[in-house]
Amino acid sequence: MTPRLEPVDVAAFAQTQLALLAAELEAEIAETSTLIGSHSPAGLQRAGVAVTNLVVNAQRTGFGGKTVLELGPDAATSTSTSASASGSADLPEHGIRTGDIVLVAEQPAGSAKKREVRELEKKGARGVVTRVTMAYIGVALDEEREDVAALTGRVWIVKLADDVTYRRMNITMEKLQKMTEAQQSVFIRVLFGQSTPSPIPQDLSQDPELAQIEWVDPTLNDSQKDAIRFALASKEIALIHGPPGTGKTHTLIELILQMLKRGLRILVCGPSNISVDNIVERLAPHKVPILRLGHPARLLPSVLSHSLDVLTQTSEAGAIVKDVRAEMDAKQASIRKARNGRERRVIYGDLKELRKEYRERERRCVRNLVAQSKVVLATLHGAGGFQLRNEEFDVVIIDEASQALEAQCWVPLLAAKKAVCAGDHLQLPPTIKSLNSKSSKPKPPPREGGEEEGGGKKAATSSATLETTLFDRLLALHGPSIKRMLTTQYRMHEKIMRFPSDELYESKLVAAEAVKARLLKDLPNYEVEANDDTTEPLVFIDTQGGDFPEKSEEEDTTAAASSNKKPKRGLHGESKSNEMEAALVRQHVRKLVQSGVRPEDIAVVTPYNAQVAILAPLKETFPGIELGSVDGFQGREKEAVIVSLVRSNAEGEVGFLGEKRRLNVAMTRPKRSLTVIGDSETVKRGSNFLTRWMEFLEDNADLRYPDVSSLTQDTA
Ligand SMILES: Nc1ncnc2c1ncn2[C@@H]1O[C@H](COP(=O)(O)OP(=O)(O)OP(=O)(O)O)[C@@H](O)[C@H]1O
Repeated sequence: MTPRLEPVDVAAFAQTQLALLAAELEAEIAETSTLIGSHSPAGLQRAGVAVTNLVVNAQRTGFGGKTVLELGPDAATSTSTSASASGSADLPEHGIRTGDIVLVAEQPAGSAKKREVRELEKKGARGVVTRVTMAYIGVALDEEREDVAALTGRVWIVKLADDVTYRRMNITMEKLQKMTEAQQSVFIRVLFGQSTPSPIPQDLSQDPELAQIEWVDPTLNDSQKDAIRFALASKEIALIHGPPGTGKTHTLIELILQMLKRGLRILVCGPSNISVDNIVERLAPHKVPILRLGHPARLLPSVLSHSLDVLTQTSEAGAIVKDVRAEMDAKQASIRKARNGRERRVIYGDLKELRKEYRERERRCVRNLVAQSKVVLATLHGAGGFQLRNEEFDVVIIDEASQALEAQCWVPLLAAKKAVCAGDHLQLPPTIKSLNSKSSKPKPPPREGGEEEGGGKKAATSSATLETTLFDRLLALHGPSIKRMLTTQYRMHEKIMRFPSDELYESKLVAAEAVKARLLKDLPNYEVEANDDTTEPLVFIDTQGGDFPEKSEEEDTTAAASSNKKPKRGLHGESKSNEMEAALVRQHVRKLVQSGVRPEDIAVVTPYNAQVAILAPLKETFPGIELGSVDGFQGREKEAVIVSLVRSNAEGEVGFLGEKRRLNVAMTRPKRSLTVIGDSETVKRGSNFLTRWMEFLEDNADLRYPDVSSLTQDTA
């Protein structure tokens, strides 16, 4: 029987969360400061956190009346090769994305290296990236800093820690903390274990009302139907546990439609824009009126027509907002023509007044739209915006709940009477920076929550780490009776599914008929030769024997120091790589492609960023192939996946490979072919789970021992 946790005091919980969030933000800020303080602007650009040599092309009024700058490449510095067909220059490769919090400032001279973030902030203005195109980056400036719009010279933007998300979480936790007992709803009491969830009948298929459900999609499988009945019947909380490929989102769509039929008002959230848009796209064909909150620039184009911004502009009330917007745009444009500081100040004064007016009108318009909506969708922290202030929902549905911080989930949950959370706590939780920042020395696996490693102790204090998600905590609090698991998976060949199912999902997963025997050679849209690589779903290339040693980035640092170069902490931290193993990866990819498999149907994943970097040239040789970290590939799938485990050392150290949730993600991405490349001798020693995995592969996979001499050509 699962041990249950004691009830949690709401105020104490909130207080702990506030402290943990503060530490997390501090870690993020420290990481940013170190990076900015120790690299040149050009170096930061290479690291993907800055874009240099920009000029302000234009400025206009954006959502919320904010000033939006359009930053394009400075013609004086852009090379002719980067000029696009239209004659205007393209931006260089960069890592700035919509939604990033950035600083826009006059560009410091390349030589002035040592920089304090605080000083930079004094000189520039903070903002949110609202749009990224080939030609320009749009940044909506924080209020009261429109004077930066007078930036006439060369500017750069640099990514800062995202404190906006933290602010929303803080506000939410402060609300929880201040709540008196009388203010705590039954829902809140249940979520903190002070009440037990209201009982519901064991067998819901016998329930007179729920037995009669008219399914919008009658092809749902039994575990999906059961999960939906359960989520409809539960009074306070229901968890839908969706292992890889089991149709979690598919199930949520039907659940939303069923709830709508029952007249319920629903708020649907997920941790990322993409998770929310995924639901909007799949709900839209059902012609239900939906409202998507969030900045239009961050939404998928197909979702835009449901966005609040667009609806505001197209609705009747929106017309009044438009007038003020035009007036503001004209003012913005006139700033550049102002002859002196005094004239500019007058314009800023006018703009401030107009902005107030604009906001007032926009808010009224938004309130009306929101009040009329039966299904509202937003990211978790987006649910904390002014648009939903004082709005109540019958149900809050959270998708990918196991990938969100609990404090983030509470942003929408404060508006709820009941919650349905979908996720898989056996895949990776959200990334926590404060876990790793205390020491720069390698540690036991940072996320190990299981029985095997030194990190296992953490479970005892799990109620006080950010890493414990709401999903985990509720399961520990109330046990499995508050959850239903989806058990038919529609992704993997049966043989690929077997190990994760047996180890992590109580052997309950069943491969759907359509997928259980699919092989690469049967790919439907093109011809693939039948050979050893395309008829075998599970291949293990075992590099044991010591010929494939790992390398850590720290060794590079030492090399740099001895050659009198300034030692620098690698941009991949203490990451590991393995050259010889990379050569095996290349060899295997080549064989697959020679058999006819298209590169776009192949992905290479590895836990280590340094290994991703070594493998990067693969993308030039095989355009279309996907290459990335395991963590970044969560939620994705491919026909063929090659997993490079990297670790190979005499000590049997496996680092964060010891985290079974990470391995679970790695091994459950493929549909038809999984190739694992690694040193079984090293990996086996990492944990009981790893020992069992290696043994499973030895017994069940097509086992291959590589010939080192065959690699000379690939390592060259
Ligand atoms: N009842 C069903 N019958 C047939 N196919 C289904 C069924 N349920 C889901 N699928 C298919 O399974 C695939 C995965 O579904 P979906 O995208 O909803 O999964 P998910 O669980 O949200 O994904 P992930 O594993 O990435 O979390 C989709 O191609 C979907 O069409």
